[in-house]
Amino acid sequence: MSEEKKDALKPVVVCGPSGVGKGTLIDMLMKRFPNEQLGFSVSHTTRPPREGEVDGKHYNFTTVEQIKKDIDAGKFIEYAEVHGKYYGTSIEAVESVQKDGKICILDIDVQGAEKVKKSSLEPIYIFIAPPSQEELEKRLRGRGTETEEAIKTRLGNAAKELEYGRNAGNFDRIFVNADLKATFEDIASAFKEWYPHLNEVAPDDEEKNCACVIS
Ligand SMILES: Nc1ncnc2c1ncn2[C@@H]1O[C@H](COP(=O)(O)OP(=O)(O)OP(=O)(O)O)[C@@H](O)[C@H]1O
Repeated sequence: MSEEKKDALKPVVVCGPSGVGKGTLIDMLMKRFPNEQLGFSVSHTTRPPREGEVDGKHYNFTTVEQIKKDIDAGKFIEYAEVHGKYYGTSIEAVESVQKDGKICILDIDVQGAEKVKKSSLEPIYIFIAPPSQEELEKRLRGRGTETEEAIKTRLGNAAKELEYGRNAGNFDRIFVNADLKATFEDIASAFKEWYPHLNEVAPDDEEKNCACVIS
């Protein structure tokens, strides 16, 4: 891929504490810039494929031996071992989205972002911050997906993550997600500035098409 094309399609690392609204904002971006202009990388896993799952599409299926080798060789941006099965995102998987002409969105934590910095990827780094710790706690509780213990762990991690996020130079842009609609419009404007080629759906059509997006 030419340097020019690579630059025009830099991946975007979206970072921020759990519950701050990353997933919500990414969903909204996908609707504003539709038709696979933005994409996600295909994760690797060592668990066996389920019926209908296609290698390279749903997951890149691999073995424990191979993934361990690849992790040691620094080929992974992030990985986790869950009940003896590995899951992870490889640098190559992200680059392959870029090669397909899409902007790859990486929703990762601070540790993941630090790893990306050591890799050959040259993404745009954005950090989503909550307006306050209290509001973050409210959102995490309001989502109703976590146990009390998980909420406490996430809030504990959030303090460190926020410190890292606010540190000058760690991110290209910081967005404080107070009002969801306003934050989203700020991010969408930044995308248009970074990627002038993107085709967007008018906000009115977006709301007509998907009343579910904006709560
Ligand atoms: N600006 C906002 N104002 C109020 N609520 C919001 C705002 N942004 C997001 N939310 C709500 O906060 C909750 C957490 O958002 P979301 O799941 O997108 O967070 P996340 O950063 O992706 O979390 P995780 O990293 O745990 O996946 C959701 O219920 C979402 O609807």
